[in-house]
Amino acid sequence: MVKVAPSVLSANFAELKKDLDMIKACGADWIHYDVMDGHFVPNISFGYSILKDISKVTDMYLDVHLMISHPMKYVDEFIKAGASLITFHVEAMANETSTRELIQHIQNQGIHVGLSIKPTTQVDEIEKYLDDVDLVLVMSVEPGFGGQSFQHQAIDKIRKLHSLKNGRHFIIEVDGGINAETGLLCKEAGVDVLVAGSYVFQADNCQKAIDSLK
Ligand SMILES: O=C(CO)[C@H](O)[C@H](O)COP(=O)(O)O
Repeated sequence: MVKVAPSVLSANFAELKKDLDMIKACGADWIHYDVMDGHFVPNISFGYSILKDISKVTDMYLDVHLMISHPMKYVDEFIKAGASLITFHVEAMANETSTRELIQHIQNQGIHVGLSIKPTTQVDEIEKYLDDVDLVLVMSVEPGFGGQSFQHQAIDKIRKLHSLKNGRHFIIEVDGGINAETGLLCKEAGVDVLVAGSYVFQADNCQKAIDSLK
């Protein structure tokens, strides 16, 4: 069954603990934590100090998505703050050597590592890393803001990644504009984890929303 990872970007930060408890009770599998730096993406969200506080009040798997330039510079802070998985963007890296170094660096700390692609980046560009990562995150919106519409080219990318699994251990996650309808298309294409922000946090009944994704 597909996992559901609500994005705390859409939570009410004045009631964060309450919202985290609510999504857990509603059947969420992971917490998706979107880090934005105002440089790699045109928005600023939150950093590692809030992650540290979250990790103290939840036992859920913390899926950290770094939408930042120079991820190597900050990654250790997110690991210390309790990340279970750190996903960074291939587009933020200067070259293959630095990408491989960062994958290795994260794995050496004993946590999972993911690689993400923006809507304009093709799967071919990350194929060489697929033996080494635990997760590939397909962005189905231009990263930066919640509440955008799903971009359908993500479906072909998921299908292609699924066909490239071939005994490799990585799983596929999709993020942006996910609801019951787009989530179903992604599941049919072979996705393993659905990230959903507004669909879960703005639902009248978050359990129904999560059940509809599963
Ligand atoms: O990474 C993101 C934006 O960069 C968000 O996680 C994503 O957009 C989820 O929000 P929604 O489900 O409302 O589209």
